[in-house]
Amino acid sequence: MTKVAVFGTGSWGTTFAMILTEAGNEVTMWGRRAEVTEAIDRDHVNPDYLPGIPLPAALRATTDPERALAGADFVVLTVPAQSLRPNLAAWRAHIPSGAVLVSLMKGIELGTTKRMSEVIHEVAEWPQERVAVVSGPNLAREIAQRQPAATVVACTDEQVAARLQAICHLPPWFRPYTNPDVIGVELGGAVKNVIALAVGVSAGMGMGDNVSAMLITRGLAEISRLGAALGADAHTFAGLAGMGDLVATCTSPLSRNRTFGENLGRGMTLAEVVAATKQTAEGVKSCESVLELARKHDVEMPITEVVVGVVHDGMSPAEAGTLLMSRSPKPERYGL
Ligand SMILES: NC(=O)c1ccc[n+]([C@@H]2O[C@H](COP(=O)([O-])OP(=O)(O)OC[C@H]3O[C@@H](n4cnc5c(N)ncnc54)[C@H](O)[C@@H]3O)[C@@H](O)[C@H]2O)c1
Ligand SMILES: O=P(O)(O)OC[C@H](O)CO
Repeated sequence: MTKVAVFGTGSWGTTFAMILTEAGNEVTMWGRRAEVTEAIDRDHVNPDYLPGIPLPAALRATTDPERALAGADFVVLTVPAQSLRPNLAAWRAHIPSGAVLVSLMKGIELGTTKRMSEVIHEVAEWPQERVAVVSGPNLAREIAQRQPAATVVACTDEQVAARLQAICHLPPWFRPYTNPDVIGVELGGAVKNVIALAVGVSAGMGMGDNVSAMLITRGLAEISRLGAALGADAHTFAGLAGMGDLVATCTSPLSRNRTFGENLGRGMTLAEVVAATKQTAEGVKSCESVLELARKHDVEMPITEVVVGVVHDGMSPAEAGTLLMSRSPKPERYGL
């Protein structure tokens, strides 16, 4: 039986651990707080992140990283992106040398502008061919309620991607596709959060579907331009980890990023929105690292720029809208 360690007992970590367990793997979760790991292990619930969802009885959870990692074939990492580096540094000594490290995280590291797979490669000193990424339109709560979903499993080693695909394939509930384009799959997941903040702000201001469609479509153009500069495959952005995740996140009331933006658009202050947000909205921090990455590569990302302005630099949502709409007119395929 394949052994999997899942690090992070938040909504996506717990949901993915459910899928892996029901697909027949031996799964142990690691979490920081004993009350959460005990509830998962003993009562088969995660009241903090997935209230009301029964978890499989075979799913184990512990606060001891060494115990979670013992004999693991796959190590799934799903803590907030900005906390990965120090956490992984503390865990790496106990990771079995043949394991595949898997990122479920959708963020870009502040300061370094690194993608999560790059942070894993660097901190764990792990070969790229055994670092994989899972990303797609995967709103955790819908999947935990057993609605069907598809995702993308990316790894430069296609055999490793196929092994990971096999252990998380759970018909008729969860359908993973493989893709060797790790850069594109990660960028799609991280940057869509920034665009979802923008769509949320516009919805909070009372704007309608034309504005959402404009931001989603021009957001995809921004993601594609950044991807081209970083060596991603353009086809990835037309797939589940690109367009798919962008649409799901920008349109769903379940999205923490869209909801965060909506609250800002309604006129709440940043401090009020942060206080009202109980789960990780990665775009709030990653908008700054995405913009820094774009500037390093001389890529124009006007929506990302105004999101940084509104979230971090005191720009009003109305000013942001005016700035975007007053840019010089261009052909639609400009810069693509
Ligand atoms: N929730 C979703 O629908 C979803 C879907 C796909 C991908 N993701 C991505 O998965 C990642 C995790 O998201 P989530 O939704 O599970 O988040 P969450 O907010 O639901 O849970 C985060 C987990 O990390 C823990 N945590 C917080 N700070 C930590 C720290 N400093 N060190 C260690 N642990 C810490 C929390 O206790 C919690 O267990 C994010 O990058 C997110 O973008 C989420
Ligand atoms: O709730 P969000 O905004 O973090 O989005 C969740 C997932 O990434 C959707 O695929």
